[in-house]
Amino acid sequence: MAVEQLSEEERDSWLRALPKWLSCRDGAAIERKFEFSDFSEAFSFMTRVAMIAETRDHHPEWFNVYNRVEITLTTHDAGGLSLRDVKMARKIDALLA
Ligand SMILES: C[C@H](O)[C@H](O)[C@H]1CNC2=NC(N)=NC(=O)C2=N1
Repeated sequence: MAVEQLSEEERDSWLRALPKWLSCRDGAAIERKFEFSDFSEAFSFMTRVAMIAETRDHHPEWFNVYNRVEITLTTHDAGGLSLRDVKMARKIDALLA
């Protein structure tokens, strides 16, 4: 599916509204690190993220060790950051609000 990459200006302006997400991979992705009280909390969060990912057909790159989860969002079909990543980041943030 063709998805538009965000321009630098669009990216900067969207990221201002997502202060917990950091730009990485030369602007092609965003990442956020999470820490939970234990593995059960971390994995429960990951399960909820996985359900959102399936619903949206947009999947995170992630890493988990015990109570830590690191999520990187990028749009493979666009070869960089797209609005799909921004929307996904918002959904993930809302899980913890
Ligand atoms: C065929 C399927 O719709 C695509 O491969 C979807 C699946 N999940 C995806 N996830 C992410 N992060 N980027 C994509 O481009 C993407 N594409």
